[in-house]
This record gives sequence, C-alpha cells and structure tokens, in this order.
Amino acid sequence: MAIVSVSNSFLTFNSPNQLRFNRRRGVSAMASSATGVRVAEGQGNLPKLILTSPQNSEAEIYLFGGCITSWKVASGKDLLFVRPDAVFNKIKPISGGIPHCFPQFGPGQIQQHGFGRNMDWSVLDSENSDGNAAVTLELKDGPYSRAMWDFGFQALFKVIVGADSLSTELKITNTDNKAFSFTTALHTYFRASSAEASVRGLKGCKTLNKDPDPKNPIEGKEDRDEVTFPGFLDCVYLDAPNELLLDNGLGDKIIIKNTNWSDAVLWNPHTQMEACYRDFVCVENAKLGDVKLEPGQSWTATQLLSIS
Ligand SMILES: O=P(O)(O)OC[C@H]1O[C@@H](O)[C@H](O)[C@@H](O)[C@@H]1O
Repeated sequence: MAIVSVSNSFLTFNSPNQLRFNRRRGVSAMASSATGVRVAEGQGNLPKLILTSPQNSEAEIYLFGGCITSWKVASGKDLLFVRPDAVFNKIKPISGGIPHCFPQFGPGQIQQHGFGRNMDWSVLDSENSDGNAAVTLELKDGPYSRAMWDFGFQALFKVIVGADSLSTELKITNTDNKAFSFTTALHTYFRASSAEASVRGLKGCKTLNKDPDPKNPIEGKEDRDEVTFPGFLDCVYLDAPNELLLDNGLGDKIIIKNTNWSDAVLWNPHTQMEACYRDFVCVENAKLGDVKLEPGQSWTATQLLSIS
C-alpha cells in the first residue's frame, strides 16, 4: 500500500514508484507505479490521477472536486461525458464526469449541489485491490466549507477500476461535536445519444418531477419499463432499486448497481444546453432524504458501474 499526501498543491508519495507533483516542477512522471495509479497534469494545470487496470481500462480523477472525468473500458470507449462548457479553473465545478453533490443535493440553503465539487480533495491512499488500481480521496471541512456549513466532517471516496467496471465507495463521517444532516449524490454524466438512450428499472418508483419548478416538484409514479429522454427531463425517483440498466444509445448497456444510494435522478437539459444535450444523459445515484449523523457516526454508500 502506498500512502500519498497532498498539502498546498504538494503531492508526496512515500513509494518510490509513484509520481511526484510539486510547485516548482509541476507534475512529473517518475515511473509507472505498481498500483496502476499515477499523477498527471490535467486541463488548466490541475492535478489528476490516472488509474489503469491490467486490462487497460482507465479512469481519470481530478483532485479538484474529487471528480472522475473519464472512464474508458478495455475497448477504449469513454463511457463518461464532460460538457464542452466545462472549465478547469477552480472558479466553477467541473461540469461532467461524476461530480459530488455534498452536503446538499439542492435546491436548498447553500449553493446548488453543495461545495464538495468545488474543493480540493487529497489523496489518502493508493493501492492495488485484487489486481485493480484503487485510490482513496479525502475531503475535510475547512474555512471555505465552514463559511457555508459550520460542521466538521470527513468524506472518503474510494475508486477502483476493474476490467470493465468502475466502483466507488463514499463514506461521510461526522468529526464534529454536534450532529449534522446532509443529502448527497453522484451526479454522473454518461456519454449517450440522448434521443436513443433509455433507463430500465424505475417502474413503480414514486417520482418528483422538477419540471417546470424545481422548488415545487410534482409528485407522481413511474409506470414505464423504459424511461427515455425525449425532451427536457429533470426527475427524482424515490426509493429506486439497487440496480438500473442504462442503454446509452451508442451500443453500450451499463449496469448501475448501488448500496445505500436510495434514490435516483434523471436529467437532460435538452435545448437549455443546445451545444451538448444530444451527447449525454445524467443518471444519478442520490440520497435525498436527510441523513443525520451524530458525532463520530458514519454513512457509507457504494456504486458499481459495469458493462453488460
Ligand atoms: O450543476 P450541473 O452539473 O450543471 O447540473 C445541474 C442539474 O443537476 C441535476 O442533478 C438537477 O436535477 C438539475 O435540476 C440541475 O439543473
């Protein structure tokens, strides 16, 4: 196991096989690590991690936002999507991939989707898990988060790249001496042909349709076996099952399994994002009912994406 720490843009790896990042030299490759995890310079000179499986599946994760921006399966296809208007300047969150919504899905008291996707996560650990590259990122409260949400917390996000799978585990711990509540989501942008894409598994779920007014969603019940994206769609599915099937309309069927992500959200902005709405759909694993944690308590949820 190799421990990696980040402080003020300074990455230090205690394994000689790892890569090193420092202010003077930027990101420099020392060698490919035995774990299949390396550091590279991403867009906007932001550091990113590249995880490679022995079968050549690959994921990229930006430390800014702890955001997985790319998941290439062994065939070389990237199943995630980053919007063309995404910026990599830390002024806005990265629009695409798998951004974190934490500690609020929104809308609500603080900025839409919370601050987890606007902060630098650090690398706590990198390892080889049964032959697969794995990293654990950490986010803790700081002055930026405290100004919006005055609680001590730790978020750990473990990512493992398998042959044709991408698995994540999010663990939120209350490190404060008072209780807090949060909502959260993995706001996954999948590459897709939105006109051909569909999601199976949601039939029977209670729905909260955020169209036309996100603050006053309309309650309903999903009665379709296959939900499609014919136009603008912004809909919450409560108590969704722990397995969904996304047909991305591009020839891929993606199984989305989870534990503890009790809800799901489907979103496509349609002509509100004329430049790209045809090229992606969001299928989000979410926890939309308040999770209350007493001091020292934790909440954990897992997501497993794989191709069928
Ligand atoms: O913040 P982003 O990545 O542009 O996504 C915004 C959308 O995110 C979705 O999760 C919400 O359901 C939408 O209401 C919202 O408009």
